[in-house]
Amino acid sequence: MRKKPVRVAVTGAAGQIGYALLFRIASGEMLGKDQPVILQLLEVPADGPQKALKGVMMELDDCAFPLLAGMQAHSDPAAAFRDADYALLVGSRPRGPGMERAELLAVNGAIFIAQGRALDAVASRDVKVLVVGNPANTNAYIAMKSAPGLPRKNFTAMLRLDHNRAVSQIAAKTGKAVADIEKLVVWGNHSPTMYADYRFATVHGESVARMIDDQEWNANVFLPTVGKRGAAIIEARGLSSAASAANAAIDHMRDWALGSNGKWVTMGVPSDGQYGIPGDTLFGFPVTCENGTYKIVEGLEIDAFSQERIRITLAELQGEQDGVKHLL
Ligand SMILES: NC(=O)C1=CN([C@@H]2O[C@H](COP(=O)(O)OP(=O)(O)OC[C@H]3O[C@@H](n4cnc5c(N)ncnc54)[C@H](O)[C@@H]3O)[C@@H](O)[C@H]2O)C=CC1
Ligand SMILES: O=C([O-])CC(=O)C(=O)O
Repeated sequence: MRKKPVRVAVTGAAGQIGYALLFRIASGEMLGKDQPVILQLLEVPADGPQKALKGVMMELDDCAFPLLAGMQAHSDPAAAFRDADYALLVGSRPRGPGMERAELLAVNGAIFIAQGRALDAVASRDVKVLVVGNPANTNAYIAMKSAPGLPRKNFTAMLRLDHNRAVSQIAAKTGKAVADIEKLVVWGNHSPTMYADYRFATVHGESVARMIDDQEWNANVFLPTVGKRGAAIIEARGLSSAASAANAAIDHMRDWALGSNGKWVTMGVPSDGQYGIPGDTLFGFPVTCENGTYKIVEGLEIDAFSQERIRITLAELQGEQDGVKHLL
């Protein structure tokens, strides 16, 4: 029997990530090849983006996706998020020339307060929210704090692109297949301070750290390469990562919804105090997913080098959260 369609809201739907994301959601790559979807698309209430969104919807029509059970264009979050089972918050204000970080946080604060409130008011009580728009962790924190009627665990931020970047770098370094690399994690903030950690990683049970055995490469090549990959893409393409970001969003939601089959993946999720991260901080943690829920992998040993890296990325996140406290 055909499954009942689920409602997937996507913001920033006419942007570059939206263009790389919507077709894959509609083709079943995110929620399964047997799961019909209704796309509820949000763009800013301005002629240009709304017109571009109509064009994207024309193309979605032209794909005749069997799983696409409906599609709506919206300019109001309270309409776009109605009964949403999944919400991918991609749209946000990018940093302009000369814009201070505090200013960026304030502009995005207003967007994510409004969207958090709208989710609280109209979305499914089980809505799974993924924030992609930067600064992703803090935007997710703001949305979570603005939706007191929804469980905190429903709000997540995207660190999967960082995770996938780290996996790919490790595969290249070790000459092993990407698919065989397990137990990697990226701790902290989606920013250059993130801490990509392969101390626990294995390939067919063999330790990756032992295979590489090069702390100099870890500290001076691997970490800066993963941390500054976003900037390197902008430098090369003249635009920020879009297809790889959309791919990471699909990976994040698919694993959350359908399970990670025991594999560790990285998600930005609200802390419950694990690893000394203060409660509610939206932090990149290793998780496993099963039956539509994620669980933080606990009890990992944190050595002195890792503790210092985690301290740095946590301090940055706490600075961002302090910067938006007055808005909440
Ligand atoms: N977490 C991550 O790993 C990554 C995050 N990003 C971030 O994702 C965001 C989107 O990137 P792109 O698609 O390349 O940007 P883009 O500028 O091409 O598209 C963003 C779209 O969002 C729309 N938008 C802005 N405010 C909105 C609002 N309040 N409601 C609905 N729509 C709104 C804009 O009109 C625009 O069409 C950026 O903040 C970017 O920095 C990008 C790559 C990776
Ligand atoms: O760096 C940027 O602006 C886009 C981004 O988040 C990434 O590619 O990781």
